Amino acid sequence: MPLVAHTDLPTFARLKEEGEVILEVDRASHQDIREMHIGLLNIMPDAALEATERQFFRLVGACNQIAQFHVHPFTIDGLPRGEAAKAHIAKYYESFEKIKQDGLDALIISGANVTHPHLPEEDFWQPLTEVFAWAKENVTSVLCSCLATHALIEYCYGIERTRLPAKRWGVFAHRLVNRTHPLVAEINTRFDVPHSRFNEIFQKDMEAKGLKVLAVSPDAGVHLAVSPDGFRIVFFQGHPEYDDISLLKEYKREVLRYYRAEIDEYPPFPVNYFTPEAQRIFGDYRQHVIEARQKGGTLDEFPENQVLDTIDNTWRDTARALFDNWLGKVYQLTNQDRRLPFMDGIDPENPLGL
Ligand SMILES: CC(C)(COP(=O)(O)OP(=O)(O)OC[C@H]1O[C@@H](n2cnc3c(N)ncnc32)[C@H](O)[C@@H]1OP(=O)(O)O)[C@@H](O)C(=O)NCCC(=O)NCCSC(=O)CCC(=O)O
Ligand SMILES: N[C@@H](CCO)C(=O)O
Repeated sequence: MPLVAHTDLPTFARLKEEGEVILEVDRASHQDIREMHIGLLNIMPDAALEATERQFFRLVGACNQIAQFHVHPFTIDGLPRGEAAKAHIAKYYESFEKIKQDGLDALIISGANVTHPHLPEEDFWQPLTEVFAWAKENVTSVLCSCLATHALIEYCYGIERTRLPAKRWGVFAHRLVNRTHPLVAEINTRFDVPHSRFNEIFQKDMEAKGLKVLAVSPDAGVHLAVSPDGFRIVFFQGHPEYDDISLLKEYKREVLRYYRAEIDEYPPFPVNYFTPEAQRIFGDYRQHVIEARQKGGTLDEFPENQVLDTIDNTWRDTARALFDNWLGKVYQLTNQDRRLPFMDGIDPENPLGL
């Protein structure tokens, strides 16, 4: 929530020069105070569906304790769904029709699991592009996670993602390459983000299309970028929403796939994630899994409970601060009528006036 310059204290002017949001008394007294409406387009697979809800709800809820947030989950056709997930969606999710009718101030689009080499071949591509097309015109800002970032960049700018030689998997250090953009105001200049992907869109390709890159890892590439207008689309290539245990669950899935002979290579550890103690436990378990696979023996339970207390979360504070900046800016720009993206006087081509 912004400071109000209710006196002539020089600190207000100094902070404003540094990029802090400072409302003049007149603007503050005319600001419309209402709840915010944020859509969550959840396209994660069934096993991660509710965990993904919790992750994004938590980030939104934790970022600011004063504003009130209504989060509206919805999904699209074209994703394989089992009966339980279908029932959950039917009972608790809204339809895209209703979302369009009521309007949103902001939209989050989750990552997804894909099966085809090119995204437009996915069954969910067409419905996803319908959401993109609507949101681009009607929502103040759209925040995309991982696969959604790749899909929207391909859809809007024609850049196809590149398959990486090995999966980018782990917790990676990033630095801000732009320290003045309001989205990264007051956040750490060096911070961690988990990544989990086989594909990448590279910094030079983004910049060639006018996207503004804000945070990059030397080992994992771009994490954060925004559309050429500076704000209307926010691209995450990593997963700052991930729980402490999300990479652990993915590691477990891969280990069990190895045991069932669905993959040939024993999965590597996610980078920078397991402590030496956890690596020792999973190193021992690896021996056991390899033997059990060779001899057809039964498998001891995956020792996840032994490592839970050793996993550190080194990314959440920064993720929360960034969400706070994002939603704060959305609130300052959005129209009183939530079906309209901007207040009068805001330039859609440069909403932040950068
Ligand atoms: C790895 C699994 C399969 C694990 O799920 P399982 O049901 O097998 O887990 P489990 O060990 O049986 O444990 C179940 C408990 O863990 C919780 N749980 C499950 N997955 C979780 C997660 N990712 N994070 C946090 N909690 C999680 C469940 O809610 C449940 O909790 P309760 O019992 O308390 O309810 C799932 O998380 C998953 O599908 N993750 C991958 C998602 C994915 O595909 N991401 C792609 C994004 S990457 C991208 O966008 C594209 C990248 C690219 O294409 O390059
Ligand atoms: N953008 C509006 C709030 C949403 O109605 C304002 O700052 O007054």
